[in-house]
Amino acid sequence: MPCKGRTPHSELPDIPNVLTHELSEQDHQRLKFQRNIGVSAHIDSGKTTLTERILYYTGRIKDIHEVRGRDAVGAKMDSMDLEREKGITIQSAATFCDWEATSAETGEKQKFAINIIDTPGHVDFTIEVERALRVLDGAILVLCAVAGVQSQTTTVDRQMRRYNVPRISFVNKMDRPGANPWRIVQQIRTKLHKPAAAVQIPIGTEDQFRGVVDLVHWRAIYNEGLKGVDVVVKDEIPADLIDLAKEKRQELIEALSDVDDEIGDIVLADELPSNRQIQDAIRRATVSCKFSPVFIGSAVKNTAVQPLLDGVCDYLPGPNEKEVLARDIEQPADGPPVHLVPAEKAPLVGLAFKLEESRFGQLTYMRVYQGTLRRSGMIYNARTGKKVKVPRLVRMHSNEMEDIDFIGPGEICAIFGVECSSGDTFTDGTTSLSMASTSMYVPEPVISLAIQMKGLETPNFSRALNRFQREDPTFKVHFDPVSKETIISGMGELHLEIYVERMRREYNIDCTTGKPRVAFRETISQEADFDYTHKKQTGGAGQYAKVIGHISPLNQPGEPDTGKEGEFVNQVMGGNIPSNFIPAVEKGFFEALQKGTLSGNPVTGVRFTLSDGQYHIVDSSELAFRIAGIQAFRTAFKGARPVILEPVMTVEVVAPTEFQSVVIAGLNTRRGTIVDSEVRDDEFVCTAEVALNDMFGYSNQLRGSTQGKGLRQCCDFDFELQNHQQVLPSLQKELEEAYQKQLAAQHSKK
Ligand SMILES: Nc1nc2c(ncn2[C@@H]2O[C@H](COP(=O)(O)OP(=O)(O)OP(=O)(O)O)[C@@H](O)[C@H]2O)c(=O)[nH]1
Repeated sequence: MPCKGRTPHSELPDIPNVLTHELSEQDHQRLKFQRNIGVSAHIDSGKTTLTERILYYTGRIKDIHEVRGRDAVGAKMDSMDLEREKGITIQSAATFCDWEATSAETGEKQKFAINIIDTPGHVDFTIEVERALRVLDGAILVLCAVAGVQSQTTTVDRQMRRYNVPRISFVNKMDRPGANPWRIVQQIRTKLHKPAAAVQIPIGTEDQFRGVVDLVHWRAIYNEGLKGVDVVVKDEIPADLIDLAKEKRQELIEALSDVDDEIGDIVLADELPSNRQIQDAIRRATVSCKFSPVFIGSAVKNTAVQPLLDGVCDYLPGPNEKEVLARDIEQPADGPPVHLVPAEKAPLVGLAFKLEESRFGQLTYMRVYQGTLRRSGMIYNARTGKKVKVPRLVRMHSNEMEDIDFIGPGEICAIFGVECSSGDTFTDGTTSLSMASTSMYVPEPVISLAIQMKGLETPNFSRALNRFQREDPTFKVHFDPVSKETIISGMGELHLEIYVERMRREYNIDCTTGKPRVAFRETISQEADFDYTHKKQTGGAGQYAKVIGHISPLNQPGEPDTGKEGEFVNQVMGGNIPSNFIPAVEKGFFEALQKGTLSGNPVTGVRFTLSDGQYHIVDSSELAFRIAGIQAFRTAFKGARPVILEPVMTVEVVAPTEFQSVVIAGLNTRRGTIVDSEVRDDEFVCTAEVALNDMFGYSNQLRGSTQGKGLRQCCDFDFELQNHQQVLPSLQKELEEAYQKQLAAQHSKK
């Protein structure tokens, strides 16, 4: 039996308490029965449908409404009109509920408090997933029992790894023809590289699916009654499933023995672990992110959702089991991190992770990591040092709110009327801790378009754009002085389309938009020196600044672009440039990055090393050094073999097998590189890498080449950003010429 990679029991997350506060017995009791979880997955896997069932079974909502259901009410968590109309989740929504988990051994019930965040699946709204996962302790990764691991599942998997979020997997849509949980378990292992094993097997298939066999506690669980409310547990397993259940329980034990010492030792001794030992091992391995137990069910058919909820309580960690780090801002930046302790009596530390504009002012979602947040209490913003009063404190239930007086550590809440930015840390002023260093990953926009208000511009136009920018860090607005246009940029056409539509609905502003354009970037491919003197003598005080150094690529040759804007390194010795002028050079460098000289697009991936320079006692100023920084960069840029980069997407097309050759031919004409293809039953899945610039109009082409059948019924495709790659020389030439023409036109107008 392989022993590699096991988690010894003793190595499970051990949270050193470097603060003077310790968890009290009361804290332990509260945290043991609390869960903060996210529901994440590829688009259309059934996250919202599943959350609707969870809310219904926990008594949080009185009835079930379907996404795109006939009653036209829509699911609770899709509260925006646009979400209900389009049947997609756009914003993540938070809610909470209580679940009485039943102990499989004693039958005793224990109440758990669960905070849930339902996140969008569409790649255009990926920032919502990013923010949610950052503050959650665990997650349910939903997969479709037919489609399995899809492109966005891989993205969510990466996001979960980035924030060390333990997850249980839920293979949904077991009622669908062609549902195959074993293929999905295998895909979790091979495509997501996550050790996993099923903890259940299905009872009945497709439309006969009516329950599951619990492999851990060796029992059968059925859903009966209206909307599956009655959970019927039987010790007897259907006779025709006993062999399969034995095989899959053995598979579970073997998978656990690879990641858990205790089970590994039992297996090595040729013994069989008890149900309790298996359950404990699943918990240890899941909490330490070494394993994912796989549950199965059908949200829409109300089957096996309650056992999944028991699984959330049994296997996902409480707030005290996940390591959360902060930094003491009064200590040097490279000082040791501080472990936060979710003790009620510890100094308050909370993180503002999401902002929303509401009728009552800014609504700030906050995760309280330690201490207690109180209504009317004073809180300090660790970034700005500002002290504010909490005028209103609420718990969110989708778009509804419940006023509360205080909230303890490990909880999620929202506060009103407190101006701040996303990612700000709040304390009670008795501690200098900040969570800013654990900042969130924000992907760069890949698409942009010009936007103009129909008729005369009103203040609402910029008000709306400002608000969207504050709420969503992946949505950016800038004014292009060359074309004199307002440009909005984002993660995809749908992302921008939604904002244009929201301007119309929420601000009564009709806009015309230009053609979507790819957000190209520029970078350099070799090092180049600079020795630049900015000198101006026009009567009165002159301007003098000399800077010497070099620029170099941030990414190694052949490495994909990391999207990091730039890095400034100061190596000036002996005061050749006084230290108060250095930030001005840095400012100039970052300003120059905003607009490359090849095509006018932003420059990324450049390190600017300032090694020497000169100043003049009278004529040097911050302005002179800023201009020198800009010009030094621009001159060196020309000699550093600059290139234009374009976003390359991973495209996944699902289509009936009869269209395999036309789909592949279509991708080839768009210069796509096929990286994977798989045939399952009567459909095939093809994964390719294609430049985003070559993807415009693809949905129409796909629809056309598949004989006019609707995309949804027939073929489907999805794409997400893979990386940025150098454009073909012909395209680079075209973009450079277009930019020169634009500059010349602007010049002649002057
Ligand atoms: N057959 C079947 N369909 C389901 C099941 N669960 C959800 N669906 C359907 O799948 C579609 C998508 O469901 P949603 O709950 O909106 O999926 P989602 O993952 O929240 O979607 P986004 O948030 O837009 O990514 C809807 O038409 C659901 O009715 C299921 O268990 N079986």
